[in-house]
Amino acid sequence: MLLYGFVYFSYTFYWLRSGMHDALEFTPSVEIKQDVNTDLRFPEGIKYNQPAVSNSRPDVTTVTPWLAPIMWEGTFDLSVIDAIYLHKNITVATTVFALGKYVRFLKDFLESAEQHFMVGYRVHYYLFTDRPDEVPVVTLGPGRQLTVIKTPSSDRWQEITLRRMEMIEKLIEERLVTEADYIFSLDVDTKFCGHWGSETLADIIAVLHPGYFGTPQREFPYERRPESVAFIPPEEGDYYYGGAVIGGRIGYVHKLTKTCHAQLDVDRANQIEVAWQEESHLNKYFLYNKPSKVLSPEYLWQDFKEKTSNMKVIRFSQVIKNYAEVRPNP
Ligand SMILES: CC(=O)N[C@H]1[C@@H](OP(=O)(O)OP(=O)(O)OC[C@H]2O[C@@H](n3ccc(=O)[nH]c3=O)[C@H](O)[C@@H]2O)O[C@H](CO)[C@H](O)[C@@H]1O
Ligand SMILES: [Mn+2]
Repeated sequence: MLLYGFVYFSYTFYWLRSGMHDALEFTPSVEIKQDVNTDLRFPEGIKYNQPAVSNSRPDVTTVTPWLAPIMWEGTFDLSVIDAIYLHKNITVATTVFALGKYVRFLKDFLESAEQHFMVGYRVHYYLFTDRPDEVPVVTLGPGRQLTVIKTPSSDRWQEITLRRMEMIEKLIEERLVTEADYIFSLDVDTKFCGHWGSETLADIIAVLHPGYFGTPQREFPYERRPESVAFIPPEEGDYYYGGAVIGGRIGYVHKLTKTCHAQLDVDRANQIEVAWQEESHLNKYFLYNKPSKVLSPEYLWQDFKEKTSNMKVIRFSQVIKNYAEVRPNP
């Protein structure tokens, strides 16, 4: 049991640059000990509805071309998933950054997370902030805890958002390898408004950005300059993923953050700042490292958007903010 969930980091780092738009590659990826976390052991004696043999959501795609499920309300039976995961005794690390004036979003974020996010599971929030005195006191449910990590801010919001990759990478190396099994990294200018639970657990998850669901790939706001490592040509790309949600098992997310961090460094050395900071690199990463589960826009909505008919439930949504007022620079 000591080795339960233990992650070995054994990276060899090399370049794969046959063309300008190849992403950096780390190989072999993190070696993860196969353990009780990944089997789908189901306890005896639990009754549930017989699985349907027709698609319960004909209005939306519920599976990617590489056969990863796309999570929509009505496609899963939570009682079945919880029966599998509740007895595994897992810890879910949740990183959130609240630098500068973004501390104001913490109260709603944390209070709503306590109501809706991974309820029944052990959750450990790791809160990065330069203003520990302004962290609100929020009563946490049983088995849930919060660690404040004092972090210097920056006078550029672009720097704050992209540096999350490096900070998550380090946090995983220094603490999460022994403290957690899964991790989610979430934007703080958000609120939970519906259930978000064990159905989101997977090796590596990505979320469909609500602004580009159904958009032709050539119109995705990918980085389009070939000089950038994040470059994606107009005829490539599966979906446009949002940078506000990343998650998965510790080792997989470590590989993701380490790769994106390295790619951001290469661009920086070449004096290129990509269109959407770490989100552009994340999209490049997922083009060549497909997510094993994809969250529908139910898991990342935007308050200003009119609810569409395929949205049976909104679970997590970006609140309306005055960009000029909350960010340190335009
Ligand atoms: C919905 C969505 O997918 N949002 C993404 C989008 O814009 P957003 O407008 O959502 O970016 P944002 O201003 O919310 O910044 C991302 C996150 O960085 C942190 N932060 C940012 C600025 C600051 O002064 N203090 C601070 O703490 C905070 O946790 C915030 O939630 O593009 C960004 C990169 O350009 C990120 O990829 C966001 O995740
Ligand atoms: Mn945001």
